[in-house]
Order: sequence, then structure tokens, then C-alpha cells
Amino acid sequence: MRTAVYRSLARTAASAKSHLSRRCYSVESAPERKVAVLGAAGGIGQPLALLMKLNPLVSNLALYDIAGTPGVAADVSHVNTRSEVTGYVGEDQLGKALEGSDVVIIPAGVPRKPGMTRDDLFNINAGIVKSLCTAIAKYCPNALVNMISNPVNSTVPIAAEVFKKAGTYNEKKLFGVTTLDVVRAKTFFAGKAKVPVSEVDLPVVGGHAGITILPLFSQATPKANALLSESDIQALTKRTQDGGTEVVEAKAGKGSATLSMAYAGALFADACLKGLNGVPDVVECSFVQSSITELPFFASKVRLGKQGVEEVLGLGPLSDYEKQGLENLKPELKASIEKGIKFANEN
Ligand SMILES: NC(=O)C1=CN([C@@H]2O[C@H](COP(=O)(O)OP(=O)(O)OC[C@H]3O[C@@H](n4cnc5c(N)ncnc54)[C@H](O)[C@@H]3O)[C@@H](O)[C@H]2O)C=CC1
Ligand SMILES: O=C([O-])CC(=O)C(=O)O
Repeated sequence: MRTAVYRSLARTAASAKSHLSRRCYSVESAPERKVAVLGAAGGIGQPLALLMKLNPLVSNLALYDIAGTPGVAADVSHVNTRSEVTGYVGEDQLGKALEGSDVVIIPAGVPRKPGMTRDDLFNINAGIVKSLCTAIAKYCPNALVNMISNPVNSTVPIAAEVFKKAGTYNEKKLFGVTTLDVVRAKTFFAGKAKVPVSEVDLPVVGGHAGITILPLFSQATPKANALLSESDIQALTKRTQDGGTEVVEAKAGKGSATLSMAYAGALFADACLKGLNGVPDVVECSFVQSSITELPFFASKVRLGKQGVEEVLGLGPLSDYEKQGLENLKPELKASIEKGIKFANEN
């Protein structure tokens, strides 16, 4: 029985590893890449640190938090994969954690409790993100920044303003991580349409909060829309938009999505690393500086390359329901972006 469980775990680890590193190099030929995780001792940070340790594209993994990172780093460092792991704790060590980083992933900050919106996290997380981005501008201004901390619709504009003030802003290198919305939309669509989840693909556009999350089920493949009624699509849309709240309520005061977020964060960081390494045609959805709508930041499909964003892809054809969803989300997303910009300029 035990052996069967170990065998099955080994198979799962091997398939996760091959999923994360598909279209990539052998360990021997992959370039050196340093990834820093800020908030690495948290609910997302710990499993994300483990998943990044499993990624053969990473040669140096820096784990930073205000407390607890020596233990996490010691633990993760025993996993027999390529990267060297170092733990950094407290602001004095932040510079060392960041120096030389190619990708910085930020899951630092407080999570929601039941009854809260992501915007309710603004007052605490805005300051955390601002101070971490100030350090990024100083110690690794060329790194790709993967922003996980909520509210993403505001923390990404905050980061952009901090980098602009420091003279280091490069719109190709700043990403709000919305991959969990895509992961959820794929899972829910596969379940409802009864198609294999591994074959499902679809974009999720807009932002990362409530109605600003707009899954484009009309573009989902495999084409199963004939099997789904308009009310099925509306229910899938609502479930995707409320996916974070579903987890917050189930955890009943013990935080928000951590494990699925770590998976999503690892997928997105892997895509960034592949882009940096010159793998062609790496496309993921992300909340980036954008001109595909009138809003200055917007999540859509993005082609990743050696400099970060290579191309922000358009929305593609929308159903009438999606066109309406797009118009409905704009005022809220605009207000969240403006709130972030205002905070950064006044603090
Ligand atoms: N973008 C997305 O799809 C998602 C975003 N989130 C967000 O991610 C953030 C983190 O969530 P959890 O890991 O569950 O929270 P957590 O509370 O378990 O962990 C946060 C970690 O950040 C650390 N931290 C606080 N201030 C810091 C600072 N100045 N520098 C470095 N580290 C600092 C804490 O010590 C803690 O270890 C929250 O804002 C949450 O809303 C969560 C799920 C999905
Ligand atoms: O809902 C939350 O607070 C965390 C989050 O962003 C998500 O799970 O999508």
C-alpha cells in the first residue's frame, strides 16, 4: 500500500515537473536564472518556494520574508533539484535577496477573511508593495516582477508609479499575476462541458477582482459551447469571478487560496523564465500596461519574450454577453487603477 502511494506521488511529481518545464531545456543547457520570492514564509510563499525549487530553469532561489524564511529555506533546500536556495529575513537582508534576480515574485501581504473584498486589503498591502518595489528599483531594476499581492488591480499601478519615480519603469517587465483566474476557468469549464481538463484553453481578461475578472468562454477550446446553455456560461462566469471568495469562505477565517495560487504563480513564473530564455510562442494571460482598451492596465493574453512582454495580444471576438461584461467591468477597474496611482503619488 505504502509503496503504491509513493509510486503514485513520484508519478505526480514527475508529471508536475514536466508540465512546469515543458518546452524547456535540459538542466545542463538552461541558463543561470535567479528567482526571488518576497513573502516566502506565507501561505502562498511556502508551496510556491517548493514549486520553484522543482523548476529546472531556476539556478538560484532567494526566499525573503520579514520572519520565518531561514526555516523554509533550510527545508526546501534539501530537495535534490538544481537550484541553490538561500533564506533572507528582515529588511536588512532584502537587498541581498534581490541582487541579480531575473524574476521577482511578490506574494507578500495580508489575505482576505470572509466578508472582505480584495480592496479591503489596500490599506495594508499598498504600503508593503510600495516598499518592496522601492527595493526592487534599487537592487534589481531589470527583473521581471510578478505581482500576486492583492488588490492586484491597484498594486500593479502602485508598482509602476514607484518604478517611474525611481526612473526604472519598463512596462514590459511588470505583471499582475491573474493565472489563478485562468486555472479556475479551465477547471470549471472542463467539469461542466465534460471535456478533459488538460486539453482546455481559454483567456480570462480584465482585472483580478469580482466582475473585473472576465473569462471568455466563447473562445474556449475544445469547442464544447454547443453543450453549454447561456445560463451555464453565466454560471461558469460567476463561479470564476467568485472563485477567490469560494475559497475564503471555505477556509472560514484562515486565509484565502494558497495552494492553487502557488501552482498558478509557479506556472506564470515558469512562462516568464521560458520567455527570458528565448523559448518561442510563450503566451499567458496577465494584467499589464495595455492599450487594447481605454484603461492603462488590463489583463489579456500576452506573448512573453527575452525582455518580458513581447506583445500584448488583443481580445479576439467576444459574445454579446462578454461585450456587456467588458463594459460593466471598466468603471470598477478604472477606479482601482486610479486608487493605486493616487496612493503611490501621495505616500
Ligand atoms: N493574485 C492572486 O490571484 C492571489 C493573490 N493573493 C494575495 O496574496 C497575498 C498573500 O497571501 P497569503 O500567502 O495567503 O498570505 P499570508 O499571510 O499567509 O502570507 C503573507 C506573507 O507575507 C509576509 N509579509 C508581510 N509583510 C511583508 C514585507 N514587508 N516583506 C516581505 N514579506 C512580508 C508575511 O510575513 C507572510 O509570511 C495576499 O495579499 C492575497 O490576497 C492570494 C491568492 C490569489
Ligand atoms: O480571493 C482572494 O482574496 C485571493 C485571490 O485573489 C484569489 O483567490 O483569487
